[in-house]
Amino acid sequence: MTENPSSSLPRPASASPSVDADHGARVASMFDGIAGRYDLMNAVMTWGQEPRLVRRTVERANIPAGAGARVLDLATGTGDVALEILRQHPDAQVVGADFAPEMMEVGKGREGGDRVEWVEADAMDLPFADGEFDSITHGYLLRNVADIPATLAEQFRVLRPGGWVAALETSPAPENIVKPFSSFYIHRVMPRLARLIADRPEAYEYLSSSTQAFRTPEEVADLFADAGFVNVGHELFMFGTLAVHWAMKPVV
Ligand SMILES: C[S@@+](CC[C@H](N)C(=O)[O-])C[C@H]1O[C@@H](n2cnc3c(N)ncnc32)[C@H](O)[C@@H]1O
Repeated sequence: MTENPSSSLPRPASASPSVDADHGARVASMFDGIAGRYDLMNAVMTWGQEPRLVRRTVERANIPAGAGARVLDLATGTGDVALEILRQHPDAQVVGADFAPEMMEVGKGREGGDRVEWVEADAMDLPFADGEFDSITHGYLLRNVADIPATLAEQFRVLRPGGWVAALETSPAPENIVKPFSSFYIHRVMPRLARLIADRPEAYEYLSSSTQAFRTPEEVADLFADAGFVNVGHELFMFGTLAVHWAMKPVV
């Protein structure tokens, strides 16, 4: 789920292709290093809410009914979202793409993993044709990339006109009555849980600082709109600390 390596890995803000590549290599290596524990960490850190969030993300991708819809799940990791797509749309052709091969190895071993086409790829430079996909999903991708506009531009390119993208992301805790509790959980409880469960807890510790630093849902919506998408919207979960975003590529 939820991490942005920016506290341990300075966010390059797309300084140059080589800086982006270095950032990407370190993110991929970090996820490969925690692949075996990732699913447990994810379940704990979302208080068991992950299945509901993933279900909602897939629903918001407006995957066409019937046989043969081609769907791309980016940052697929261990395949949570890709496998949920198959649960909701058993006839879909699902491509799961990620640049951390060890994460996908775990996914391949999960029930249904043999029905996903796993592709090692960088979300900022996709090896797919223009308009190839009917829908795109991603979970916790944007907070990890060096260049969000470049990432969204690639999604716009490989999506067919009229196709939808849906994304699950963390959100800075809103200023409301639950903020002290959510802040306490993020800053105090999560790093301790990480230390207990993960053998590389530093991979999760940056969550506490980065969650506050990541874009607000409104900023993410603006980024989708700037990339050319329309019908942009979002829905908040878990006291506003997680968001499902959606957007459509216009039919011109
Ligand atoms: C937090 S995991 C999310 C996995 C899965 N989507 C989920 O919801 O459980 C983030 C994933 O994004 C992948 N990732 C981050 N930046 C990426 C990029 N530029 N290209 C491809 N994958 C990327 C990481 O390798 C990691 O597997």
